[in-house]
Amino acid sequence: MTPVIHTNGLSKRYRRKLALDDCTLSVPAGRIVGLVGPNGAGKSTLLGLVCGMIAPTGGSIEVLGRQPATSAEQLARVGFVAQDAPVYQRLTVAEHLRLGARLNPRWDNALAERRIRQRNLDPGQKAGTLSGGQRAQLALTVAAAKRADLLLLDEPVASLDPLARRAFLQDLLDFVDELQVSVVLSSHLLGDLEQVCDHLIVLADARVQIAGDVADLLADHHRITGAPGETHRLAAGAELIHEEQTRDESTVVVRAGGPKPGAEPVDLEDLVLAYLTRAAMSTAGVH
Ligand SMILES: Nc1ncnc2c1ncn2[C@@H]1O[C@H](COP(=O)(O)OP(=O)(O)OP(=O)(O)O)[C@@H](O)[C@H]1O
Repeated sequence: MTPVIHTNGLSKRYRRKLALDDCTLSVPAGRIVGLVGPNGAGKSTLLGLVCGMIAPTGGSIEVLGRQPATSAEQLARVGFVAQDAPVYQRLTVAEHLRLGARLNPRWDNALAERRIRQRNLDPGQKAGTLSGGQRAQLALTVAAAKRADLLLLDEPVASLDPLARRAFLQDLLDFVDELQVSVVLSSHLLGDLEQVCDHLIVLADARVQIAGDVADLLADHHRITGAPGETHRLAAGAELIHEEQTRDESTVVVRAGGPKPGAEPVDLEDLVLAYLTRAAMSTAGVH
């Protein structure tokens, strides 16, 4: 099956700033992908390259088997909700749907109207007066009704309170199930990603630190705790990702093919933090 995103040595340079460097990825269809990384890691740049708003300065990218944004058909297959769920302030909710219908050849008006009803959005209300959560719901509705095959969401829940966030993510899961769409979701909120994502891309310093299906990544990584020195012996043959030491205890996160003696499982948050810390220490020159 054609990967939804396939990149090879993909790079983007803005004048002197390398925002994405030598990024090689293959995202299978049907995944909900969590795209994580610190501020300035290159997440929005990668999403911009995927939807074709940004042109690469190196390497190659294919989205749904084609170059991004090279035809009207290709544009219709990718939905993008930019950071802070932008909406047209002066247009009402209903006018957003009418505009969506005019601009999108695959527009599903029944779906859009059903979602607006289910979310209790007032069709006559101007989008500029909606709450942050309602605005996010409207933006997601417009993106869903486009009936895209790939949906890109750039920090869609950043401004939402915990309850609104949970509702938004549940809603996302429901309609991904209904529409069989692939999703890439960028977020700093690891707990939220753990709730919905089955594929992970960790970016730091413009580079992919780790990427893959969450189940495989969790099976491949372990935590070993012991006396300083002992953990390294137990981890022999495995790739050391990160080590934390107190005076009498050391904890290492390792990547190893098979189980290691005394190893415990890691969760998604441990895994992401281990890679982000390793990248931050490498940038700071700490080894
Ligand atoms: N148009 C631009 N011109 C110059 N530099 C840019 C431009 N857009 C992004 N950058 C730089 O590229 C790097 C990556 O930015 P990007 O917005 O992709 O990061 P991000 O991971 O989405 O960050 P955040 O989590 O803060 O939104 C940053 O250093 C940023 O300052």
